[in-house]
Amino acid sequence: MDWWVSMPKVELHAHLNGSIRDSTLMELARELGNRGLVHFPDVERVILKHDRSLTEVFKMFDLIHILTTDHETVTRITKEVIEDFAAENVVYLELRTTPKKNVSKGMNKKSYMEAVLEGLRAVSTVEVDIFSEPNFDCPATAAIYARNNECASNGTGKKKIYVRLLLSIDRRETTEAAMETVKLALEMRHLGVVGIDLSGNPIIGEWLTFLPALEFAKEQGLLITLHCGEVPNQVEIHAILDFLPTRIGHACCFGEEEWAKLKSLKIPVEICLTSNIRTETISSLDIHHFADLYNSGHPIALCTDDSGVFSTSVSGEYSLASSSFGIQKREMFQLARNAVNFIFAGNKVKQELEQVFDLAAKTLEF
Ligand SMILES: CNc1ncnc2c1ncn2[C@@H]1O[C@H](COP(=O)(O)O)[C@@H](O)[C@H]1O
Ligand SMILES: [Zn+2]
Repeated sequence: MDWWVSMPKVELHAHLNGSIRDSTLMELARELGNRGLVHFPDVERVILKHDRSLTEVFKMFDLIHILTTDHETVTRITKEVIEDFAAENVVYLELRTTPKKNVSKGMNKKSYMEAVLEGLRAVSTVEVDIFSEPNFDCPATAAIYARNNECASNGTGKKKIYVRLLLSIDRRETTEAAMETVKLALEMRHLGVVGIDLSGNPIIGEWLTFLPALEFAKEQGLLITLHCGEVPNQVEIHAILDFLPTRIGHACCFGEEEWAKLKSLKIPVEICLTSNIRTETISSLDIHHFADLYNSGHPIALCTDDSGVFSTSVSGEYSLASSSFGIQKREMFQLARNAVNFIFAGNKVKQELEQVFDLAAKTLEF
C-alpha cells in the first residue's frame, strides 16, 4: 500500500457534492440523459474536464446539483464518499454540505439532511462513529446508537471512521435561509452535526447577510469555520477574522496586515493545495502560503476541499506537500496528527484519535 495511504489522516474540509466519484457522476448523468433531462455528451465533457477556474468550478457545482437532487442520490453519494475517505485511512472526517430545498422532489433542508444521515448508516465497509455522547431522550438517536454499538461489538473487526457533519451556508442565501440552516444544525446536534460553514462562490453575497445567523450559531455553541480570502476582499477578510471563527478555509488572498492578524489570533487554517492551484487562486505551489504558515508553526490542516471535482485525495495532498516543500514523512505524520487538535468533536474523540496515531507511529516505517 502506498505510504501516504497507510498513514492515518484527518480530513476537516470536504464538501459532500465536491467529493463524488467521477464514475457515479457519469452514471447519474447517463440516467438523466436517457430520460431526456440533460444532454449526456455535454455533461460528460464537463465532468471529465479537470482544469477549472474558480468561476467554472461553481458552474460545475450547479451541474452536480442537477444530478444529485433526490433523497436517494444524496444517500448514495454520502455513503460512497465516506467509504472512499475510509479506504484511504482517513480516521476522522468532518463532512460539510449545504442543506437544500427542492420542491419538485419533495425535499426540504431537513429531509436533505435526513438523506445524508441515511447515507452514514448505509456505510458497510467500515464502522462509522457518528456521535460519542448520545442523547437517549431522542428515540431516533438511541436507535442509531444501538445500531452503531452492535456494529462495534459484533466482532467484524472492521476499521472505524469518526464522521461529524458541518452544515454549509451558501453565499447565495438570504439571512433567513442562513438562519434556517443554523436552526437545523441545532436540531441535529445529537446526530453528529457539530458546526457551520460559510461557502459558495466568493464573489457573491455580503458578509453582513450571514452575520446574524453566524452570531446566533456561535451563541448557541456551534463551532464555525468560514471560507476566507479565496478572492481579494480585504474588508471581508478583516470582518471574518474579527468574528473569531474556530477555523478558516483557504486564506489565499491575504496581504501583510491580514497575515499578521491571522497569526496573532492563531486561527487554524484548512489548506487545500490542489484546489487552490486548479482554481488559480494561487498561481503555483512555490508561492503557496503553506510554506510560510508551516515554517512559522501556525496551526494548519491539509485538506482536499473537493476530491471529486479536483481529482485528488487526502493521501495525494500529503504526498504533494511533502514533495513540493521538502518535508520528510515523520514531519508529515506529525502534521496529520496535529490536525486532531483542530477537530470540532469533543475530547473523548480527540483522545481516541491520539491513540490511533500512537499505534500507527509504532508500525509505520519513516
Ligand atoms: C473551490 N472552493 C470552494 N469555495 C467555496 N465554496 C465551495 C468550494 N468548493 C465547494 N464549495 C461549496 O460546496 C458546494 C458543494 O457541496 P455541497 O452541495 O454543499 O455538498 C458548492 O456548491 C459550494 O457552495
Ligand atoms: Zn471549500
